[in-house]
Amino acid sequence: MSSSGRRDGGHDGEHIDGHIDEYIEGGEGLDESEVRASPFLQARAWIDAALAASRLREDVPEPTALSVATVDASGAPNVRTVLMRYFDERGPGFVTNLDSDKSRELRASPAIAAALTWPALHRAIRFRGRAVPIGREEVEAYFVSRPYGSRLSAWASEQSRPAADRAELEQRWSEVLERFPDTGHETDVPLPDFWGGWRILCDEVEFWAGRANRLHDRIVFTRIADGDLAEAGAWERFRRQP
Ligand SMILES: Cc1cc2nc3c(=O)[nH]c(=O)nc-3n(C[C@H](O)[C@H](O)[C@H](O)COP(=O)(O)O)c2cc1C
Repeated sequence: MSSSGRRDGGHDGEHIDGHIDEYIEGGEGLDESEVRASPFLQARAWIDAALAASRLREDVPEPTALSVATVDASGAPNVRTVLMRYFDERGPGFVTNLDSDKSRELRASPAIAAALTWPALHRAIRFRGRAVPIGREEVEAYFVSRPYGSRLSAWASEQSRPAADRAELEQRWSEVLERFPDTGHETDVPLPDFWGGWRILCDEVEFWAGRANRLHDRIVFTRIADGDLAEAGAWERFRRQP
C-alpha cells in the first residue's frame, strides 16, 4: 500500500482516496517493444489476461464490464455499463434492448466510446468509433445460449422506459412467464424483434497501463486506412502523455 493510500477507500479531506495507488505501485506498464502488431492482438492478449485473472483472483470481477458512452439528441453524453459479449477482428460488441435509450441514441448518432477497466491489473482499454447493429443471425446464435430467465427478461422489460413501481415489473414478468413456459428447450423463448446488439467499428484504440508516480503508459492505435482491428497496415501507433 502506498503512503497516501487508505484501505477503507473513504473520504480523506476533500478528495476521495481509493485503492488505486497501491495497485499502481506494482504496474508493469506497456513498452513499445512488447506491443503486439495490431490493436486486435493487443486487446485480445489483455482481455485473455483479465479473463484468466478473474478466474484466479477475487479483485477482477466482471472482466468484460464495458462502459459505453453515447450522445443524446442534444449532444449531451450518456454512459452506462454493459457486458462485452463479442470481441473479434471487427470490434467489441454487446447486446441490449433496441428501444433502450442507448439504442435510440446510437440510431440518431452512431458515435460511440467504450472502456474496459481492470484497476487491479493496472490496465484499461478505450475504444472510439461508430456503432453498427450486429446481424440477426449472430444475435440469435448468442440469444439461444442464454439461460431461460435471461431470455425471458428480454421480453419482460421495456428498457429505459418509466415504470410505476416494482409491482409493474413483476406483473410483466408473470405475463411473459405464462406466455413462454420453460420447456427446457432453447426455442421456448423466441428472440424479441426489439432485442439485439451493437458492434463498435473502431477508429482509435488506446491501451493504458498504470505505472508508479502516475507516469503511466498510453499506447494508441489510430486508424489511417480501411481495415479491421487485425489489419496492422490500417493503424498508426503512437504514445500519449499520461
Ligand atoms: C455489470 C453490469 C452489466 C450490465 N450488462 C448489461 C448488458 O449486457 N446489456 C444491457 O442492456 N444492460 C446491461 N446492464 C444495465 C445497463 O447498465 C443499463 O442500466 C441498461 O442497459 C439501460 O441503459 P440505457 O437506459 O442507457 O439504454 C449492465 C449493468 C451492469 C452494472
